[in-house]
Amino acid sequence: MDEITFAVLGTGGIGRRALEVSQHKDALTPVAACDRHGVAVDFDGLDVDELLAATEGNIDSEPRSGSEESSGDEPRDNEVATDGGTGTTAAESGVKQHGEQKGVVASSQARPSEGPIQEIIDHGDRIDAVLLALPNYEHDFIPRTADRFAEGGYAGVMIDVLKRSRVIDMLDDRSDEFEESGITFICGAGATPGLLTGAAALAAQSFVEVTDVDIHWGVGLKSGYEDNRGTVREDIAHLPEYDIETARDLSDAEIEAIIDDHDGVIEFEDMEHADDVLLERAGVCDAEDVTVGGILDVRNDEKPTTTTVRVTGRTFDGETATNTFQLGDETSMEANVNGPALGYLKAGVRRNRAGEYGVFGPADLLPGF
Ligand SMILES: NC(=O)c1ccc[n+]([C@@H]2O[C@H](COP(=O)([O-])OP(=O)(O)OC[C@H]3O[C@@H](n4cnc5c(N)ncnc54)[C@H](O)[C@@H]3O)[C@@H](O)[C@H]2O)c1
Repeated sequence: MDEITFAVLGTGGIGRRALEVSQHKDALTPVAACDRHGVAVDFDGLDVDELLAATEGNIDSEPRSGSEESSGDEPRDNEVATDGGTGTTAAESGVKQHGEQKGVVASSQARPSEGPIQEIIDHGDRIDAVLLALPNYEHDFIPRTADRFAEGGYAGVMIDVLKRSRVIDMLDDRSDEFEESGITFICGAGATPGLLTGAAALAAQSFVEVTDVDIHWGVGLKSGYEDNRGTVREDIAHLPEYDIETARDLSDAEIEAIIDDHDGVIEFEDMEHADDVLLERAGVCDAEDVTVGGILDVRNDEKPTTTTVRVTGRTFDGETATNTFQLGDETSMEANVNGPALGYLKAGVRRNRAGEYGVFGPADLLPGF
């Protein structure tokens, strides 16, 4: 495959690892990366080792203080980040941080920017694919960021690792806009949704009717906890007592208290994960037949349960069976999000180069019905 240049929006827990994993994939050259505070662009290829070393233990993952991005205006690139609205700094609340500048600007390749995403849009003609590793505290943040790329004349691949079902509809609503722009948008392409959605779509091929898809994940995040506070916060939003707004407004201390209350192990049931709508739109089964749950242990690296996908259905010759797919317990969340995300990115580039534009989910890139 010809060389692919790509940009990463968001250099938090996921974005940093995406840059690292890209070094193990053929033909991928990271040429731009940004976070809320700054941007690094180098068309000879970013020095990933330098960027990772400079941002080690120094990521910017506080939620935004306000909700101005939900006002319907253009998403703002730069907003004041506070610690869950409490006004405490990350250092005060115990988040690892070093150096004068936090986040990507700690890298010698990056510089502060008032409009980091806009700078990447402005270079869009030299970027084949854009991976959005951005938070999801406003459901329309990723769709509106995509609008900005379309309006800025971008024609390439955009790919996200978002989790929430309702965002897929917002992206589908933009299908015509993407087709006109020449954008191939791959949505929900991390682990779940993403890798596990793809596994379910493949397992479903044995059946003529799929009655039930059950996804149950296990994540052990002791050593990865500092880097993945953004993901943990978003996971807490899936607990029945919280939603995306209340989780965004929690201070780090409140999050620690929730974790303490659960002795470090939080169990989730019936999560709003987009595996359901992504399987339905690919014709695999009805969204209501898909359930997603999981267990997160932030005090152990060992997974609290084996991540398992069970697809139950009826074969053409009348048998009922369950096909099961399991992840190896040694595979980390970061490996299971970023390997697939970059793999789907490459699949998206093939489609884009063949002139196929619009919105695709992970199951659309696998055998179909
Ligand atoms: N599908 C999956 O399996 C899966 C798994 C884990 C995480 N995720 C998702 O990945 C996303 C990223 O997670 P994370 O842990 O890396 O979060 P994080 O909080 O660590 O990082 C977010 C990054 O986005 C940047 N950012 C925020 N607002 C920005 C703006 N306006 N302009 C530019 N950059 C901005 C931040 O500065 C930070 O670098 C989350 O939405 C999470 O739900 C998906």
